[in-house]
Amino acid sequence: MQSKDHIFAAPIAQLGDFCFDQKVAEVFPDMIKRSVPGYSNIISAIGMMTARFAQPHSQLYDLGCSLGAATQEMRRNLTQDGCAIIAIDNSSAMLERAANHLAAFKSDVPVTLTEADICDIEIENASVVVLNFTLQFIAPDKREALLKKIYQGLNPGGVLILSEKFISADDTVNQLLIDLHHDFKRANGYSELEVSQKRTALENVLRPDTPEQHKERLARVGFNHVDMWFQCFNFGSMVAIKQVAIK
Ligand SMILES: C[S@@+](CC[C@H](N)C(=O)[O-])C[C@H]1O[C@@H](n2cnc3c(N)ncnc32)[C@H](O)[C@@H]1O
Ligand SMILES: O=C(O)C(=O)C[C@]1(C(=O)O)C=C[C@@H](O)C=C1
Repeated sequence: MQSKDHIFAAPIAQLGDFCFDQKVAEVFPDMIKRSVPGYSNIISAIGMMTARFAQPHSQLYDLGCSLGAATQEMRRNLTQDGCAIIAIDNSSAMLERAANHLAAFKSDVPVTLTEADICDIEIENASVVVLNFTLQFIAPDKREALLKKIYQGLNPGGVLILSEKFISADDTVNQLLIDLHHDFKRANGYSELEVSQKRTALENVLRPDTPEQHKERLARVGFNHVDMWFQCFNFGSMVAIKQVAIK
């Protein structure tokens, strides 16, 4: 049975910053499904892109893997020989649960779960890299170096799938997308108090960029094929492909 997210349901006197602790890990599948429009479509598409982009004898990375939802979908869609998945998160509570979650499925694809800061790890021989709602939690001044490292670690023909919460450069549209997202959360059973307390708790830790900032940064680190493949309100997912070497 999946636990329901009531974390922000009662008034919290001293609202601290949102973090991925035991309490959040326990309710995470319910929280993310009810909070992120399009989440399950994005997970399915990560599987579909894995089927297309995974290269034999390469590594696939799930950076900020939480409970391993994207890892499992990648694993399920892998048909290429000799691949391994490296799933990384810096929350021990998430990783403990990810191990249990992934153990429930049968698969021959090796998965390594590692507790680390994704800014400190090495990326090499990669064909698919997933940042599914993780970059937004990385300090803004560290984002470009992380993306550069991903670009350099990808093999030619490799792909980065980058899903994020966005802000819009147009103030009116920005407010509309935020309002629509809050409508989405209310429609999924969150109260006014839950929406507003979570918003405050996320303020200092989830710092969204505009789609334009993402595209420019991805181009700066070297990606030559970049675009948004999905967007619903202020949430979306981009694809960035490292050009295939000309033979
Ligand atoms: C919104 S969740 C990601 C959801 C997940 N990718 C999925 O598809 O279900 C963000 C995750 O990033 C992790 N995280 C945040 N900063 C990190 C960092 N510097 N290094 C590793 N993991 C990080 C958090 O612990 C959290 O589990
Ligand atoms: O609930 C929100 O407002 C969110 O921004 C959703 C969001 C995210 O985008 O990562 C924030 C934290 C939780 O990890 C799950 C989802």
